[in-house]
Amino acid sequence: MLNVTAIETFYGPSQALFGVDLSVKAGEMMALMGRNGMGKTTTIRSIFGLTPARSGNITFESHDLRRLPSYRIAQAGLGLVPEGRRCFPNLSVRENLVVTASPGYWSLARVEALFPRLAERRSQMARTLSGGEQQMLAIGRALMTNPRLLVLDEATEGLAPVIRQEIWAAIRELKAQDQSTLIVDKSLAELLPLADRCTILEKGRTVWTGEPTALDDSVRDRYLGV
Ligand SMILES: Nc1ncnc2c1ncn2[C@@H]1O[C@H](COP(=O)(O)OP(=O)(O)OP(=O)(O)O)[C@@H](O)[C@H]1O
Repeated sequence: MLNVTAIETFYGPSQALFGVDLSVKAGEMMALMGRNGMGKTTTIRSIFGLTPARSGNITFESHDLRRLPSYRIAQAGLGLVPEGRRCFPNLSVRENLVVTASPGYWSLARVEALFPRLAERRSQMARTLSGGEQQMLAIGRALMTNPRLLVLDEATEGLAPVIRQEIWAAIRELKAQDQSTLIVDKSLAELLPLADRCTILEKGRTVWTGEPTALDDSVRDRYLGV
């Protein structure tokens, strides 16, 4: 579904990615891992054309994403929940959900069933939600576009444990629905049991790809330990 090959990405003169390879198959939950600053967010920004890759290939189904502007990448069927959740603060919860909606499995009713807190707060302005509720809203909004591939960047970071558990329950539900997902998250204890495959980045390069069961202690210590 998504194929990223040998991408190199720069911020001005400073090179952040030196050869990232990554793929996501239809129906798969793919974990993108690595310590802080290894290039996970930059890889996602490159896929969405926000920080375009300078070389390499990025294809999604039949689309050559490197040739498309960001809004066309969304139209091609990719949905992004960026780090640091972005909602429209002065729209209500329900308005936030419907404003970019496209028809498909994820209807308002299904998203509200996935996140009952959003249903309870549907008329509230988004800016009055807690951080965790705003994160749920950001995920709900992305789902309402019915993306064929959903990309979650640190969706549970910095949230209270009870909220994190609700978000992980929703992510498990996405997996049960065979939603194709690319996910970056530091909570490996939650992520690894759900992931079909993992790719690990080290200093802007892909250094390991495989099934979580093949992730032995030496790989963990080398690439994921602090
Ligand atoms: N806007 C920017 N300008 C310059 N360099 C940047 C910028 N954003 C990230 N970098 C650099 O690019 C490299 C990769 O950062 P990136 O944010 O992609 O890593 P990450 O794996 O997502 O880390 P984290 O887990 O901390 O979010 C780092 O060396 C970082 O300092």
